[in-house]
Amino acid sequence: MRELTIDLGDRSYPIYIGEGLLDQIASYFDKHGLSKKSPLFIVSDSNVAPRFLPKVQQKLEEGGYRVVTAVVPSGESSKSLAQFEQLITEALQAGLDRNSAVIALGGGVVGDLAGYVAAAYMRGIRFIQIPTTILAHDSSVGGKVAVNHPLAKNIIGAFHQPEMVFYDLATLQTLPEREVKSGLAEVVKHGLIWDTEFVDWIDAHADKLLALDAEALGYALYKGCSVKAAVVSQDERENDLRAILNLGHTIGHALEAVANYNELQHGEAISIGMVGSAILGVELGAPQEVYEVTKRVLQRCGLPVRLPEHLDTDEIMEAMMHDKKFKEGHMVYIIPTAIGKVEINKAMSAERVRAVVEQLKKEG
Ligand SMILES: NC(=O)c1ccc[n+]([C@@H]2O[C@H](COP(=O)([O-])OP(=O)(O)OC[C@H]3O[C@@H](n4cnc5c(N)ncnc54)[C@H](O)[C@@H]3O)[C@@H](O)[C@H]2O)c1
Ligand SMILES: O=C(O)C(=O)C[C@@H](O)[C@H](O)[C@H](O)COP(=O)(O)O
Ligand SMILES: [Zn+2]
Repeated sequence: MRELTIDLGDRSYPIYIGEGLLDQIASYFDKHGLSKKSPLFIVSDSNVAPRFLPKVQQKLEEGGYRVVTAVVPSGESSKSLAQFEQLITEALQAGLDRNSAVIALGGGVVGDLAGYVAAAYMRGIRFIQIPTTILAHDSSVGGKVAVNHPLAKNIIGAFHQPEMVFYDLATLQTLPEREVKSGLAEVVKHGLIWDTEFVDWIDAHADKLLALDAEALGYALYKGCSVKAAVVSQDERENDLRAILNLGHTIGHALEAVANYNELQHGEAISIGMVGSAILGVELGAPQEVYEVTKRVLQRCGLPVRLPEHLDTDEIMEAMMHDKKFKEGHMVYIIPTAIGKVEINKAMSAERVRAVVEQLKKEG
């Protein structure tokens, strides 16, 4: 078992990463002082619930906890205000009180949605993350919780830190291949922004990661979470440094929105976005290898690098204007300057970005 801490003063919390952790979930909840009198509200989705919810519920009930559950349809469309309201209704009907906790059992969709319910219900109750996707090594850590608006991704949300991230690697063995690849995009991102050796390691171990080799996966997720922990511990509310975790996201989020949140998985969209950032980086003076290595590692992980041609460039540019980093009329981009290093560029011209969007439609 590996353990990491997100260092946020009195809101610090651990990330536990290990095989078979779900068997011991009740003892971890005991250690964290969860209430046995107030109901725990486990939120999961329609793919994850049949696989893991009965076990989690049984282990917690055997440990003396009161459990109520809610299952949302799988997929990004569940990150909506309508689904948020439905969960608040279910929480009220189940009698959740201020000593209750919301438990997210699933990938980033469930984590972001359930987290926003935890942030808003009675102005904020306890929250625990049980990630079940590779991608969720990113989404379960750091406290960004949100739902989408048709015009913009993650635009209705809050910062609400979990009290614990409980990552049982055994759950990853049932992930569909497309989700394995999508999740690796955020692993690659953590290397590209912070750690050149980690990028080399991913390059050399992509096959093992794609094959869900337990040792390789455990190491990659630990490293990815370590980068995220280091960044979030320094800048919890994205006043500055934390923006680097958005590498590839300005373009990526716009693609997700323009594709109606149903064509591209988050990791696929940001993979294309990271290639776009690498092109911008090279144009601004970074070595050519920034583009070559970025593209090669993403392709080794089975990720797309070409922007689907039918997505309209004007709509993509319009969607980018809703990015949370767009302030006082300026586009802000996270731009690689070398492998493992990025800078926050506050003077990016929209024309340059438009040209890169067009270029991404021809990548291959
Ligand atoms: N809050 C953050 O900091 C943060 C960071 C990164 C991404 N995100 C968000 O996370 C979301 C993407 O997360 P995701 O890729 O985990 O998507 P997801 O939650 O939709 O999961 C992907 C798919 O895998 C299924 N699934 C999940 N676990 C499974 C398992 N163990 N076995 C079989 N199937 C399983 C799900 O039902 C879903 O169909 C996006 O909404 C993105 O914006 C948030
Ligand atoms: O934690 C962060 O900070 C990130 O930017 C992580 C991203 O991978 C993630 O997709 C996040 O949800 C994006 O946040 P947003 O503020 O750009 O919506
Ligand atoms: Zn992301």
